[in-house]
Amino acid sequence: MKTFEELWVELEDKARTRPDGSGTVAELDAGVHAIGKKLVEEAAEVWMAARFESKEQVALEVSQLLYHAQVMLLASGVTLDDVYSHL
Ligand SMILES: N=c1c2ncn([C@@H]3O[C@H](COP(=O)(O)OP(=O)(O)OP(=O)(O)O)[C@@H](O)[C@H]3O)c2ncn1[C@@H]1O[C@H](COP(=O)(O)O)[C@@H](O)[C@H]1O
Repeated sequence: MKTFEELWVELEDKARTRPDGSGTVAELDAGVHAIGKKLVEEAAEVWMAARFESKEQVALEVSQLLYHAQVMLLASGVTLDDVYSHL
């Protein structure tokens, strides 16, 4: 179990250290166009899970949406504080 902020710290570290086998590094290297496609895909999966599937599936799909949103922030040079300033 990890929090949103703990995931952010982990992903920032992956982006900086670029360990072999990291899906995050691969996604960052694919660029914002590819990351955007994943983000939209996960958003649609959240929608379908909420419409037709279980609470557990909604939670899973939202976790993936949040992950890809964090990767997009990293790829865009935007921090969590930048986002929080708008909440
Ligand atoms: N939380 C996530 C996470 N959520 C989603 N994903 C990626 O996004 C993919 C899910 O999207 P897909 O739709 O392609 O997958 P799918 O098999 O179709 O699954 P569904 O969406 O249909 O359920 C996963 O296969 C992962 O590649 C994630 N990849 C990594 N993390 C965490 O990020 C951290 C760093 O990971 P690495 O960079 O890979 O070391 C670790 O703590 C990981 O647990």
